Amino acid sequence: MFELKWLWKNLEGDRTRYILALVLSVVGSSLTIVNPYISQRIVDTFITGDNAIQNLTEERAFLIMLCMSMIGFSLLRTGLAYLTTMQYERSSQNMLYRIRIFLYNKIQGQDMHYYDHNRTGDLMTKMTGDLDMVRHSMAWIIKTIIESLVIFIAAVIYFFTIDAELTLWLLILSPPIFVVAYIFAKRVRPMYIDLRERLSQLNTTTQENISGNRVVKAFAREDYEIEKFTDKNVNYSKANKTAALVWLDYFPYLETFAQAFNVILMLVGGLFVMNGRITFGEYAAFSSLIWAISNPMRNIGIIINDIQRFFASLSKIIDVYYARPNIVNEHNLVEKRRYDGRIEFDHVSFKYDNVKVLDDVSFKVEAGETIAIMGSTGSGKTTLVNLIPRFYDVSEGRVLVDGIDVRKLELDQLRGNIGIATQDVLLFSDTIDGNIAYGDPDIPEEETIGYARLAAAHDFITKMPEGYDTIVGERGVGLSGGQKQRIALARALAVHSPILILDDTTSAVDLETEEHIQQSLRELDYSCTKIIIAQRVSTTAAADRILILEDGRIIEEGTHAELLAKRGYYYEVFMLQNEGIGRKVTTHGKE
Ligand SMILES: Nc1ncnc2c1ncn2[C@@H]1O[C@H](COP(=O)(O)OP(=O)(O)OP(=O)(O)O)[C@@H](O)[C@H]1O
Repeated sequence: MFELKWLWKNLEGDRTRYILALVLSVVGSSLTIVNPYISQRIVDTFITGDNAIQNLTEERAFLIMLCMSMIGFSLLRTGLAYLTTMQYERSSQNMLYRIRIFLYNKIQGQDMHYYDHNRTGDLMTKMTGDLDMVRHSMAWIIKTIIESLVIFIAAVIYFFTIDAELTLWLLILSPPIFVVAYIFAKRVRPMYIDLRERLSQLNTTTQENISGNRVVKAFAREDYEIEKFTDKNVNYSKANKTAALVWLDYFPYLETFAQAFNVILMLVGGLFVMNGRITFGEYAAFSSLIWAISNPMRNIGIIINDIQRFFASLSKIIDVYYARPNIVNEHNLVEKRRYDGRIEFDHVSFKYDNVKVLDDVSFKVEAGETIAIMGSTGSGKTTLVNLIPRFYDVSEGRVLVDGIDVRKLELDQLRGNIGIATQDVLLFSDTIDGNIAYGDPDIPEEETIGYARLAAAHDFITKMPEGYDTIVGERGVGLSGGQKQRIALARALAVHSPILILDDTTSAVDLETEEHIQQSLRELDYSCTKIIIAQRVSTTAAADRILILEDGRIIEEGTHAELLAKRGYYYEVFMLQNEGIGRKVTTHGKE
């Protein structure tokens, strides 16, 4: 079976330990029959046998030896059980550790398309609950199955050596039990797949609710969110109950069969003792080991439940394990090279799934030039810049950097040559200094401060309680929108890259701060091609060229003055933004 082969593959490094655990399980469980055998000897020789009294006085040493052996075997079994559990634990924990690292790297290596189609809560469930379920199965469920099976077989063999007919009488119950268990397993499997899906939905809702708590509070939608969560919680709980109740449908049959073992033993075994077919000691051996046959039957439902959960979780993990990104980062070791920063879009079209978002876009940017991109919301600006670092690949045409198709460039190197401040600012729970130096943790502190100054962030940072060492919360909690944007800008500048992409990076800062930032960008101490998405004419005016995007097509292109002269979209935006604003951008692009 593919899933089990996969597990075997991932046990590499711990296979010997795992096999040792399996062998110890088999040995330890086989020893279960030793004590009932010794009890049988004690009963037959010293309690009920014809010469019991005589034996008791004459063979006392043998009795003591039998008693000591019972104690010895019990201790041996305990020791073996300890060792076995240890081997199962260590091999499964090691396997879990390796798979978790692999999956984490796998998820890290996925492209944007993957993240667009996979919910964070679902991925988190796979990385935690599903992996734990698989480990638990490897350590406990497989152990339980093996031990139950071995004890069952050992008991049956032992019973056969005592009396085959009585054993067959007992085994008569096994086929109906297996039929009931099979029907149960078939019925419950889809339920566990559904249960797993509902757990993932519950986690997704919880995760979204926690990360979006500000929006929830802002719109006073706590009740709605609680309702949504309750709904998912009820769904999950219902699915759990349904699966448990299905088990209860079968439980009475299995329990009755399990109890029937004792009844058969009492009736048939009792009769055989009376007939003298078996001794009382042999009856005692049957009686003390009957659990070895009835317990596995009794537990078969629980084991099936766990196996179904195990396969439901395993298949989810295997999905991630084998997910292949379309945009692959080979992490090839290539000599670090600083690009010139020339960019060209050559008849580029792009679709998200089947929806065309960019349509035949062509333009060129020379090294060191500044290009501004403007356009109505949803016109495709972010999508366009996302094609340069290959967050997505074009559907048609080519994106070239320094004259080479980006699909032919080493991805790490390409991205290492691009500094980017995204529209949706994300800061990590770290110090401000750590956030600015995220792309290059080795930059000296003076440089971090220098970039913070350029991004107009230094002043507000120094006013914070611990300056650059202030820890910002998850996603930058504790900072204003404009402050976050400025730290994100400093982070993009700090990588010193020949291509800088700023996606609406100054939309939340005041005009004066923006002016400071514009000035800094013009005076950067390294050569750099800048692509700036902006909605404000004050941002775009000084660019070497401005592209206007509408429904994924470039509808206007030129300098500030040229576009104003065209009296098209740009001119309208210019007029709208300058009317009633105290500060004007002139038709020459200067204030
Ligand atoms: N990950 C995605 N999956 C599917 N469709 C998307 C995705 N991202 C964006 N879109 C769609 O693509 C179109 C262009 O989006 P894009 O973000 O590029 O526009 P934009 O011009 O940057 O908008 P804005 O100015 O609002 O940021 C929109 O219709 C949007 O709904």
